[in-house]
Amino acid sequence: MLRTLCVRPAGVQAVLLRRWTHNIPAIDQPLNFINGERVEAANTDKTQEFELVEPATGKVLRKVQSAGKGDVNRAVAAAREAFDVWSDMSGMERGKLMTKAAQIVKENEDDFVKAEVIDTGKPIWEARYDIQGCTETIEYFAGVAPTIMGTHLPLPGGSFAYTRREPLGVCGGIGAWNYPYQMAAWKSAPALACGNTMVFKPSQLTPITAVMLAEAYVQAGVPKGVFNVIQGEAETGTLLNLHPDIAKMSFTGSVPTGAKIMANCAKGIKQVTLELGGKSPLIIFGDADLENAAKGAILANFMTQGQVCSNGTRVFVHTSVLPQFLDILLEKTKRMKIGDPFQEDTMVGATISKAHAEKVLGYIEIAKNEGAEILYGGERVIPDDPKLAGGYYLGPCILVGCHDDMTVVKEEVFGSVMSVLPFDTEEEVIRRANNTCFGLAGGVFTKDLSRAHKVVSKLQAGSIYVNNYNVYPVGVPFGGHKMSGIGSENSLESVNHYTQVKSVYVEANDVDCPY
Ligand SMILES: NC(=O)C1=CN([C@@H]2O[C@H](COP(=O)(O)OP(=O)(O)OC[C@H]3O[C@@H](n4cnc5c(N)ncnc54)[C@H](O)[C@@H]3O)[C@@H](O)[C@H]2O)C=CC1
Ligand SMILES: NCCCC(=O)O
Repeated sequence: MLRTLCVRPAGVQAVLLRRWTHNIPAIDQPLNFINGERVEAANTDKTQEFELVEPATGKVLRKVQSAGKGDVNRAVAAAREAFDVWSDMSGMERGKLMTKAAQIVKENEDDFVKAEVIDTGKPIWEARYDIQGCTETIEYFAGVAPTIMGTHLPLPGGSFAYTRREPLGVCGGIGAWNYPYQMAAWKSAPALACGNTMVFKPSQLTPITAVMLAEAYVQAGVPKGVFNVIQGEAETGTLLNLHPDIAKMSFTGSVPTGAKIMANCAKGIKQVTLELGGKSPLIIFGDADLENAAKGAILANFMTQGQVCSNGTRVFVHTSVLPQFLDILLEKTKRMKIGDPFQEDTMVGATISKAHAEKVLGYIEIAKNEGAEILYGGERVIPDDPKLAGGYYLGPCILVGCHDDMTVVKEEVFGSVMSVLPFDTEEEVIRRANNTCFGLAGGVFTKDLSRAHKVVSKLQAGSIYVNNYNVYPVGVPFGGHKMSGIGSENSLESVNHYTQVKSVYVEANDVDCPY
């Protein structure tokens, strides 16, 4: 089903990742990537370091230096200088270089996959799927690059106007930790295709694959400085956000941080794209194929240890099929193997950190106190392999007996916790589904497609799945409504978010004017 290639072209950073060791070149080298090379942060003292912890084992792999003000300035200056060259190239030239970068990632796919597993703790088959899918994103936008164009408007008397769709300049990107390579690819590919350059800050929890992507771009011939990576926490992100030469911010993360980024962008009248949190509904009608619906509910809740923004964590099930649905769901969830993320048959890897695992377990505790019943899971699992004893493995949790005003049903948990909520009528379930400040995604399982489309039209969310869940083809826009965000990633829509329109009026006659 999924390919693995591991052919390294000469000159590419040989990243021979070994499991469970600290001796990993891709990790041990400097992780800031400025103007075409890995560099140590220059003006950093000990207080500006953070620890890189491997979720699968809980081991500290290394300390990483945060980029300080001087480093952020250097990265933005490199991107500013590269902008003149990059934006002057034809879309065809940019597209060819991006296609080559995608090819280099494919040739080194195994290394990218291993690095992503080490960083995130997610099962290796999921990491492989992410790397492959998001490399397609780079290929897609490489194809889009030569097609970006303006319009022509004929005006009376032979005059005319035309529009140019121009890049914005240096764009800032900030990512979350659940899909580190995806965030770097989803942001850099459209930005670069449109002629922008970028400074990207991955989450401090998952710093590695963004740097590997930066190396692939340079190896492909993308000019130095076009894509830079800086490491750090909130302070570094704020420095990037506030830098006067940053024209636009593209952010993926939590609502509170998104609000800060937007407020900072307002100070400089900068454009902003926000991909934020969610508490999405998945609606299973009485006529649904229950086998598919149960698979959909698992895709909507338990991938990447439940740490997926678009998850459909409020699973509304029609009362007529609730017992049958729960039987199928339970049987499938019990079969999910928990443990070593490097084993191909593992379905549940490690939660990102001890602190996050405790937060997830805390939500389950609150749910129990508020009257929910645990049908399955919801506890810490310690794998037999002693190497994994320090990792935080949680059993995927199915909660029943839930109601809409429980904390776990209202707030984003960002972990493997599914709340099952019975419903009786279509009108009732639409009202309850929309009763949230979020609007990222939603799902409908039914064989009645006219009902499906009617419900889709009423759901307040940016992505709705009919008879499936959590798939992200690159040609389809992805973005949130309400407090889940602003703007879209992927698809031709994102070209609008990485370009600005210039209108040009051309007069064919004498100036018609009383002066
Ligand atoms: N809609 C989407 O596409 C996605 C949304 N998310 C959301 O992200 C959240 C989890 O990710 P986290 O990394 O914990 O979110 P977070 O908001 O804590 O951090 C996200 C990124 O922002 C940086 N950051 C933190 N404070 C900052 C500040 N004041 N200024 C600039 N940068 C700052 C962090 O270092 C990190 O790189 C969840 O709420 C989840 O729903 C996660 C993935 C995808
Ligand atoms: N960024 C959208 C895909 C899902 C996620 O990242 O959580």
